[in-house]
Amino acid sequence: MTATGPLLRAHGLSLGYGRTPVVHDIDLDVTPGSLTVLVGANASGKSTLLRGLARLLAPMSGRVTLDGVDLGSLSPRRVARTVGVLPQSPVAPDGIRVGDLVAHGRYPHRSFFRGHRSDDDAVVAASLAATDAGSLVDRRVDELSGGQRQRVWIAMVLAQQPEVLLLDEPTSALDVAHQVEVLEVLRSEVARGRTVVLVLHDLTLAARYADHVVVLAGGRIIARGEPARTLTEDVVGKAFGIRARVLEDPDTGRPVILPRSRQVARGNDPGAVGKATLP
Ligand SMILES: Nc1ncnc2c1ncn2[C@@H]1O[C@H](COP(=O)(O)OP(=O)(O)OP(=O)(O)O)[C@@H](O)[C@H]1O
Repeated sequence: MTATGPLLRAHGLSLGYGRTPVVHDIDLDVTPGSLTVLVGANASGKSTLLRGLARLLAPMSGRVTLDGVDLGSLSPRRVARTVGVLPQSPVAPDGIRVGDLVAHGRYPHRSFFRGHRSDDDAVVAASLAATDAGSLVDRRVDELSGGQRQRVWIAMVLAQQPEVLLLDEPTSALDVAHQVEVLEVLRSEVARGRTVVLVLHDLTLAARYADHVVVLAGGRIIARGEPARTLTEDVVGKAFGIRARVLEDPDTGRPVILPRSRQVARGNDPGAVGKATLP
């Protein structure tokens, strides 16, 4: 693993909507050249944290820095060249075709002196191929299936060639083959020195592909680190209010998380571990 990319760092970061904080006092270093997965129950603050790291949401307190410089002080073009973001439910312009949407990913690289170039087309084609979406290039985005659309959006972020990719549930609509394919593509981006942060709900996939897992509950980080040390039965219980068995994948040594039964107390209170269980 290389460690040459920019360092994205949250310092005492609190985020929220209106006056209501939902993410509290987060300190987080995103290791350059690594893949970090944010996991946690619904409404635990994963998307909000990702938005804060992407400058889509201004801090209520604390700050986010890129190589030591406050993200808020950087130009939008500098941020767009460095950080690529895929929100949970992106909206495409009406009637846009796949090739044109993915080509939007190239805009941060253009300037008055550097218009469209043939290598932009090559990057767009390679990005579509990486997500198995090459055959969709002339289709309208609004006529695609949910999974096809999600792959096209991932291709757009790949075409941006950012050093840091922030992706909110990029595999939520994908069949299992395409989930693995997209996660392999993201691992190959990491092998090239890029930094990836994504939100995933599938804990076993998170454990298999992540270098670091960050577990959120109630807007706070309750555990972080390499998957085997982090996704323990205790942590999964605290975060999700379930009893789970954690086994070891004999091939990879990575954890495999098997949900067993729901506990009554649930994870948005980070101190809560359920006692009563449902049958
Ligand atoms: N635009 C918004 N305005 C007001 N409150 C919001 C907004 N977006 C999220 N929230 C609230 O912030 C809290 C955290 O939401 P967030 O989307 O960050 O959670 P999440 O962990 O990503 O959840 P999920 O797994 O359901 O996607 C929730 O209580 C949610 O209702």
